[in-house]
Amino acid sequence: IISFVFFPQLYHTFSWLTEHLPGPHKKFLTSYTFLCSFIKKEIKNHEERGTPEEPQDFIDYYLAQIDKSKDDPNSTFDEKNMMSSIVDLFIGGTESTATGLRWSLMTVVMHPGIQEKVQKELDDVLGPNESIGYEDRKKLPYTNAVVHELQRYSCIVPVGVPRQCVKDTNLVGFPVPKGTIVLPNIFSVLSDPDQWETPRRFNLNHFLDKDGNFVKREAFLLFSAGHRVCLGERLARTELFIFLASLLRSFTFKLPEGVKEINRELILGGLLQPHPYKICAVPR
Ligand code: HEM
Repeated sequence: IISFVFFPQLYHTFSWLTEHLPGPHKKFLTSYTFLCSFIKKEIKNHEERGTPEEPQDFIDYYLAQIDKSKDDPNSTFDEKNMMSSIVDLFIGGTESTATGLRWSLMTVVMHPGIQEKVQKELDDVLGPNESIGYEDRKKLPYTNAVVHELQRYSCIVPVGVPRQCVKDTNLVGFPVPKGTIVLPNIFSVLSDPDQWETPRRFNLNHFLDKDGNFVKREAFLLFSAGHRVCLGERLARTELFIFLASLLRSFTFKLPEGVKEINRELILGGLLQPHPYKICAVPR
């Protein structure tokens, strides 16, 4: 997992160096080659069946765009860029949300009272056969606060994607010359004592006011900010809310018999991963 997530960043930023070094990036390169050949096959399938009038997915749209801009010498739409974009979506879009959910379930198990309160809110607000949608978060302030605090507390992307400054600039009084590589320290924002009452403790008051209403927090920069903010932010927020709420509505999560606690130590990589753990999902 680490090789798949961390090394793409390192590889793209310092490719001249990593190519000459032994290490786990070799495993990444094998996975990368596998993923690329899978994507190439998909592109070929799309090309063979032709672009439908109503494009069905990303590859359809991209192929149509390549075709539209084929006479433009400055166009960046080509198969190589399409491949890179699909790889980015695979890497950014799978491990991140899955890791967020793994931390969330672990934390929920360690706080059974919170799990019960979420279940009560879901039972009180939603009808028994009603499926959960993202819009429901507005009627479920407690559940929404739990989903947010779980993400803040686990902070799975502690450092954003490396960016390079395209011109001399000034950032809150600090000169940043053109060419500087900038690594946004998201962890420091999500655990800033000036912003959060108890930065390193799970605390729902970070997202609830005294009347139990959900409070949006400007410092909740889980997905970074600015022009290159996470492209999948909306999708990730929707997935995390719906998956977690649906899971807690259907199951109560518990430690297996005889197990007292779960190892909360981090595995440090591009994403902060939990150690593998076992929990029981008891149908409600
Ligand atoms: C909990 C889930 C996720 C977290 C915490 C997260 C976080 C981030 C962060 C911090 C960045 C760096 C932004 C910057 O450089 O300033 C980023 C970039 C990105 N993310 Fe996510 N992400 C998540 C889920 C997703 C999903 C589901 C997708 C796509 C389906 C996705 C696609 C991307 C892409 C393509 C970029 C690069 C954007 C660019 O370079 O313009 N991410 N993400």
